[in-house]
Amino acid sequence: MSTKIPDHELALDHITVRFGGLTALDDVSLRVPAGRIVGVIGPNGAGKTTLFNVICGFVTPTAGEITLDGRAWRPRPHHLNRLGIARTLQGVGQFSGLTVLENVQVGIRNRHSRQPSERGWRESRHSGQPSERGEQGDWHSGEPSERGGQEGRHSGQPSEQGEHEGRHSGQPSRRGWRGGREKRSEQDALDALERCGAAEYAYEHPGALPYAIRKRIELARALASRPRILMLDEPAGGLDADEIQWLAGLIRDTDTTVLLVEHHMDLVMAVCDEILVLDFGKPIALGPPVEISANEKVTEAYLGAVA
Ligand SMILES: Nc1ncnc2c1ncn2[C@@H]1O[C@H](COP(=O)(O)OP(=O)(O)OP(=O)(O)O)[C@@H](O)[C@H]1O
Repeated sequence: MSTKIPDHELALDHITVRFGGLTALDDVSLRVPAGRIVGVIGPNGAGKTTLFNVICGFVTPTAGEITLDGRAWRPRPHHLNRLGIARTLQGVGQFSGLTVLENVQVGIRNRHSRQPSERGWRESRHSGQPSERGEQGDWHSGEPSERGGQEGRHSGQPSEQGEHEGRHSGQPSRRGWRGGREKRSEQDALDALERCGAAEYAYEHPGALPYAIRKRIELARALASRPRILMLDEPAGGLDADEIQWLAGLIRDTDTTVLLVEHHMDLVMAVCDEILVLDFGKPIALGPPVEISANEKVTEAYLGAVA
């Protein structure tokens, strides 16, 4: 068996997406190496969100291939969390009926259920072969506990009851295990909120909070799942200069692979290792920030967009 670690964590090869007569992506290829921060920029309508939607499985490409860890991959939205891929939304798609903490916990539930598969995945990464078994195994064995989840949800506190049951029998009961898991998920959610500067809002409802705080919550939700690939869709939208500076630090400090779609050029140039520029669905430049900012085609595309 080969011990070669794949060169690229995520790769898109010759991706084309057509919506009827409109070509939203036209032969786009991109390598996203593990641990790198890769930006995708371009004027409005260039195809950035479509590219994210392809990686998330919301849009099926008309042509082209996607590989994850060197192996052909067909993305499906409901598998992303288990595969360690998290995405923030352009807006702030939070559940208004849940508290901030509960919203962040939603991002965690599948992580706790993916432990067996995660191990399978990591082992397979080292062997250069993603483990299909691991990927599917947790689907059957590790479903998040709705019951355990709800126990915590109603009270805003993790269930103590489950843990007591486990203690009396001398064996952690299934409910006790769930209660413990719920507690861990609450602590992980609080940690993520703390990291994003939003822990003080944990027990409030997101609908009542300022937009900039909700953006932080959205980030916390994605980070709480401890993704290996973090996809940020316009995370700086609606933030002021100080908040954007804070965001740049946070992105740089993540130890994950990051894919960033963003209009705020200062942020993109400050954090990205490499940038792909799209214009009308076509890739017009790919390279480090210093090259991209000096690229005439890129300047023309942006000038054309504002003309
Ligand atoms: N589901 C769809 N059906 C038809 N056309 C679509 C669909 N999704 C996107 N498009 C079109 O594809 C093109 C690329 O859109 P996309 O949203 O990917 O661009 P973008 O670069 O993300 O733009 P923005 O910066 O404004 O968010 C646009 O012309 C858009 O109208």
